Amino acid sequence: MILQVPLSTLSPQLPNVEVPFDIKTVSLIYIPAVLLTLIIGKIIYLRHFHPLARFPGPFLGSITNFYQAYIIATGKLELYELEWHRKYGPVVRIRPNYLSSSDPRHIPLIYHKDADKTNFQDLPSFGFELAIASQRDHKHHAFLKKRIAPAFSLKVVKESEGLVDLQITTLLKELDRRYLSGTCDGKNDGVLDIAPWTQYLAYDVITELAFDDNKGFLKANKDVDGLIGELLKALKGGIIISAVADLFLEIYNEPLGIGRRLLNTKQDPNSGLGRILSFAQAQIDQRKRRIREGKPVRNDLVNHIMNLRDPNPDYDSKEPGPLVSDAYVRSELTVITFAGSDTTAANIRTIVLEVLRNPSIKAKLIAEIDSCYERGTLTGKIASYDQLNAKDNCPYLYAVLEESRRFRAPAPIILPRKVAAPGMQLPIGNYGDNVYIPAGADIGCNSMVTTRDTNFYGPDAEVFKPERWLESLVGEKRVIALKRADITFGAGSRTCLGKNIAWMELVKTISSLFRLYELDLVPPPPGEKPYHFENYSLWHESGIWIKIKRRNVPEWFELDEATI
Ligand code: HEM
Repeated sequence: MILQVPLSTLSPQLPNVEVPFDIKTVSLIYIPAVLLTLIIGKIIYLRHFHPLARFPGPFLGSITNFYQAYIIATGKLELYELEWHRKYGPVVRIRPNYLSSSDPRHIPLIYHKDADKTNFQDLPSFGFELAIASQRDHKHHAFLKKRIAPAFSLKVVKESEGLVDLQITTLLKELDRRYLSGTCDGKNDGVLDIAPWTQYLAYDVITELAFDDNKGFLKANKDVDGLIGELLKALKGGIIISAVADLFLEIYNEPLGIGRRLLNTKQDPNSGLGRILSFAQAQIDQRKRRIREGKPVRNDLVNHIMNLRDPNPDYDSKEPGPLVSDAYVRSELTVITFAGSDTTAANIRTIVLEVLRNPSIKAKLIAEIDSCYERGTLTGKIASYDQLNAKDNCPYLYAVLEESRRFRAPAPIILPRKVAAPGMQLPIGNYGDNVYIPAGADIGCNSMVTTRDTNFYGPDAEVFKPERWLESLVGEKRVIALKRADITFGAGSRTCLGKNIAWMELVKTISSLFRLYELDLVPPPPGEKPYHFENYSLWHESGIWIKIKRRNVPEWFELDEATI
């Protein structure tokens, strides 16, 4: 088809122009030309007129979110971010509307109590939009946090201490049975990859606490039902998609519902996340049945969450509102499972790996634990939380724990916040200068980056050094400053709810492991792979090959007697 464009009607001097208008020309020339113009226009806008245009950063990051999706997919996110900050300075534009800060001074300014989250967390495919961790709005989040926080209080956590002890006992006995005594598979050389065992422990603890029914990963010495692998796979996909959340959410929310079907967001009960959601629902049903039948139920995390109440719809009524929905309980329990297991497992791995890599640190840690046992300030095969927490009882153990999170944050990503009106000023350099961050921008810090700031941590920021946390060496003021700059458990009003649980599991596991076993790093056995790690917002790690040997300590009598 030929279109006659009568330019002569505009001016008699102009000829009529014939414009080809067939399908082929339209699809090969006009549509690409329009798209190219739109793309070039968008790039010009993003590079020169966007509110963040003046911030430095990687070119591709400034024009498309897909670049960040690609970077996350490499599994080396923190290395790219460190490199960008070395090249471009403390505030870097890593996506069109997203800044990364490497300066620990910015942490309290970005993560203040009224900061809203971004759409990073609310990808609907996960099916847990209702959970506290997914709430963007700080006011709604504050309401939910006040309501749920008592379920995570130290008092409630300590009531679960026996359950945590049982899982740690299982770990210690299984290691002995499988790798030393020769009673299982005849293996007695003490050589093992500790990486999967840290996951089995953390998942058994969390599923025991959150579902009242652990999966028995430790006893089976395997990822039962592929739950851990499936969950990590789902989170890996989720974190890559999160970089293009705007686009994802637009497709998902398009009014015809085609996007929802295309993205297949219905939970598949055979997928990792789907399995946990079904597991959670089964637990809720079982609890309700027991209550109906008048049978006793455990006063634990599940019980606390199931007994929360929504506000009474009759605003003036003094009556308590209805119990929270099953969907809400399911969401919280699911989030707790992934928020609390691989983080804690990664933390245990870092401690084992770094302590064993540094013989002088290992010697100091063991000397402190042994001296506590000799003085009787720690007792039993697994010391009690109160003993481990008593002030000044185990300062070096605590310093090792703090340094392990600084050195290798268990959640090695930026957890972004939305800058509210009228924007904010962030200090830059050492001469009182500020940089203005406009409202509407997303901004955040990756702990794997802020902890490498040599201005704040000194020239040895890259070194694993528990001594930097010892009050007796660096003074109280410095330790307070270090704690203020610590975002490994989150910051502001969003600080980790499971901190007490994680802390209890960590001090108990590390103190008993190093008391009962002599641990050493060894090369991978023939045919086995060496240490490998990738960052998909949680560490995917394998190949921490160690050799264990029983230490000659009396607590073994107790452990040998223990039943699991
Ligand atoms: C070493 C272990 C852990 C680390 C490093 C860790 C880290 C974090 C971080 C960084 C956040 C903030 C998320 C954000 O700002 O979006 C967070 C929040 C959270 N964590 Fe943990 N976590 C750990 C263990 C646990 C455990 C054991 C549980 C549960 C039993 C848990 C439950 C939660 C929950 C429910 C939130 C949401 C809090 C809120 O939105 O107010 N975490 N955690």
